[in-house]
Amino acid sequence: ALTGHKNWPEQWPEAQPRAEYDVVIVGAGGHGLGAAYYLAKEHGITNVAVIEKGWLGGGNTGRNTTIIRSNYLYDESAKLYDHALDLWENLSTELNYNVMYSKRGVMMLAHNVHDVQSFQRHIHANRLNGVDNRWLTPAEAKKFCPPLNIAPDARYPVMGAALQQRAGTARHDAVAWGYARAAAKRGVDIIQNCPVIAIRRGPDGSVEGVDTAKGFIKAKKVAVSAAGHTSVVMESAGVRMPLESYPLQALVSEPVKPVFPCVVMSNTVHAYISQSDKGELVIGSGTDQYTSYSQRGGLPLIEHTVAAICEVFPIFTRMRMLRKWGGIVDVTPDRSAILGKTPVKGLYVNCGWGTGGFKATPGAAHTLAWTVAKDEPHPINAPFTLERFTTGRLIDEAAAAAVAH
Ligand SMILES: Cc1cc2nc3c(=O)[nH]c(=O)nc-3n(C[C@H](O)[C@H](O)[C@H](O)COP(=O)(O)OP(=O)(O)OC[C@H]3O[C@@H](n4cnc5c(N)ncnc54)[C@H](O)[C@@H]3O)c2cc1C
Ligand SMILES: CSCC(=O)[O-]
Repeated sequence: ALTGHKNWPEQWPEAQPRAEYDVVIVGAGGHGLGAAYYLAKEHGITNVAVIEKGWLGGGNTGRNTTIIRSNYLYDESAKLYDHALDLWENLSTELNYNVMYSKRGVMMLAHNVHDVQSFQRHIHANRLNGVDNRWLTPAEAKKFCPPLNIAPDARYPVMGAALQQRAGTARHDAVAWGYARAAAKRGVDIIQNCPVIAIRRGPDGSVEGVDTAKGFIKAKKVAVSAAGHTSVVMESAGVRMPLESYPLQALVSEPVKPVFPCVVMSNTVHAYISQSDKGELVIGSGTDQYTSYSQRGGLPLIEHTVAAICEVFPIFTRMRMLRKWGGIVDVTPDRSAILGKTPVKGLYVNCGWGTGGFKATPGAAHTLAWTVAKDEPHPINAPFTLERFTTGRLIDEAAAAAVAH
């Protein structure tokens, strides 16, 4: 039973591993915790353990810049990210935890003819898929976001913008905490500070369980949702993943009064910005350009980012930055996720979300749970196979990824 201070939100018990579970999920990020929740809630599978090497939510789920949108180009992507957006709408009620989902709008800036053509192609494709996205002139973009500099003599003048009004932000920690508490209430064990050292396979090649720092845990089904470390974990099962892991950094300013009403992103100047409910400017850009499992990146990238932000938003030139940090993003060749079965019986994988998997969290979790429960992908995640990198049926979303990586 969950206990705690009467005025304090209930948390989750500190579970210790049992000898065997029906399902083990590697990684207590939003995706892994959410998958455990939906396994219990929608499929009645509660003998589940989520194994986390650090603390739950301490990976990219707790380190991202919280942008949520679904304005991707391909039909498959629109279905996956809009499925997530549909689940975001009611997630606070579903989890009884305020995830602070805010539909403040996400505006993608165009600074050259290529940007204009690319974003207008996205807008037309989105409309065919029922995804809200519309074109704004520079003046309309400035009306929507007053701090925006639309001077024609700017280094990268704004030539227009694509606005997804339904898009926005959420409180990333609360997503992990909400899923963790709701999953634990349904009987899921969340085991923290317990790295999975290897996935163990039996004589017939199928999954037998996982070797962890706290011993072997038997399970016929193992789902890996380890983000930047997926390639390492999957290699222990003899599965080579088409992933590269990079540091992706973010930074926040000192808090100020509400001044920035939406989210603005720019592929060309490689920066994006929003303002948290506490008042900090939340800023990010592209990945460092070297592969690494480090959760920190280089200062040159931060210098480039703040220069880009000051160019597009001169009002922020004298803001002081409080802190910067990084996470490890797992990037596929086509910048789309891998979510489904693997060549190993009983082994499932959810990865490759790169710089953009926070927005997908409820949709990725929901379809991963479906895939594990039914041993078949949901129609929505069916196209996101590992095999597409041998068949060539790629889902190239590099443009929609909206940051350089
Ligand atoms: C700085 C930054 C900004 C970002 N901004 C955005 C954004 O604005 N919008 C957006 O959509 N996406 C964004 N992303 C990407 C997004 O954060 C991720 O794609 C998403 O959170 C991945 O969720 P997850 O649950 O798979 O990963 P994580 O939250 O990283 O969870 C994976 C977990 O697996 C654990 N793990 C790893 N190896 C092992 C092991 N061997 N044993 C046990 N546990 C293990 C890790 O400790 C981690 O807790 C950003 C990422 C970063 C780093
Ligand atoms: C880190 S980029 C954020 C996004 O993908 O919208």
